[in-house]
Amino acid sequence: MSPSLDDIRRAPKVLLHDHLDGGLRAETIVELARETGYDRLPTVDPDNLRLWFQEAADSGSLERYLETFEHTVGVMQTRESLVRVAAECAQDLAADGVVYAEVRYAPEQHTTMGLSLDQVVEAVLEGFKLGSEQAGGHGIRVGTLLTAMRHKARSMEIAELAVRYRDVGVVGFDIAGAEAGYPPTRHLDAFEYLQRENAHFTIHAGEAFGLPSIWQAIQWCGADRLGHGVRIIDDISVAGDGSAKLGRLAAYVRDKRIPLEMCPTSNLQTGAADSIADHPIGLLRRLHFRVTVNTDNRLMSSTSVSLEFAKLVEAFGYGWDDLQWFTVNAMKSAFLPFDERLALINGVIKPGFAQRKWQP
Ligand SMILES: O=c1[nH]cnc2c1ncn2[C@H]1C[C@H](O)[C@@H](CO)O1
Ligand SMILES: [Zn+2]
Repeated sequence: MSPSLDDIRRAPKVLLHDHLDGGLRAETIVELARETGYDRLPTVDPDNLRLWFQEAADSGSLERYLETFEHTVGVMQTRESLVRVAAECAQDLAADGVVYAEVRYAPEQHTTMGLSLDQVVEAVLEGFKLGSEQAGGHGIRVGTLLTAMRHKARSMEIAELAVRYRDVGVVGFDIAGAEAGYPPTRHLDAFEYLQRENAHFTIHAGEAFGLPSIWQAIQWCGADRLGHGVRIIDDISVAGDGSAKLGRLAAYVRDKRIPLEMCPTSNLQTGAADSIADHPIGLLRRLHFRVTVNTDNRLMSSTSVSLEFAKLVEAFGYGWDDLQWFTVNAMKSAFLPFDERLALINGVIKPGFAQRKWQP
């Protein structure tokens, strides 16, 4: 029997790539807009607003997809709103059965009403703590990644912020935003600083731009993981008999077990893939790249980890072993100490999947 959406929801899952400002509840956006005086929402009806985000993000272009964040970032400018959004994020992920999540956002985008970068980080950490304490189910642990916007010039400052808060819930760093024209090497000083500090980072690469972006992220910047990385497929050729030949970069990514934070539905919306069945995740899983499955932006893609899994089950016929493999891959790739990753794999993930597999 293939796993149903309900069964998948009950399995313990791990999420490595989820944007805080891409996962707000529509009702919350409307309420926060009223409370904080934000008057630019396209509609104040939560159902229509939810639909608006989905449709506006469904453009086939990353640049247009990113324009929708104006409204979520617009209502996340006060301490109270950041605490609330982060708390609800932890609750929503826990309700979906996520046991460990790394949620990212760009602190520099939340200072227009006077908050300092430190105040932004502290508000979000407080929200995650509150939301995790209130969450039921398997329980959830949330780590934060601080993102710098790749078209701006504050990456060094944000990298320093990530290091400053590393012992209280910030587990890593990332760069995001429009990819074409903004190569990761623009932020080389930040990445070199993080390496000297023994800190972890991932880089959005190979989503809206191809192999050069992935190559720079890994070989110039030293990324631990790749956000998306779908275009690694451009370095793999598949023969008529299904056998695959890997170019040097694809071989390096696979040999070094570099985790790919894949976000199938998001990729359909930004034009990186045409359908789930055509998504490179099918081939990459078959070739044993270290693939993980993620949401990217739950609001814009109207999705959850469980729903992403369910779509993959439908498109590729995956069973519980595949879903467990993705989950263990994600846990192995988390920016947590090794012993804590192992404890979650052996104490939570494997027993949780065993229960789902053997339940009649
Ligand atoms: O998929 C994405 N690619 C590049 N940038 C993204 C993606 N999803 C969200 N972002 C941007 C918009 C957000 O405001 C920012 C921080 O979360 O990251
Ligand atoms: Zn992303």
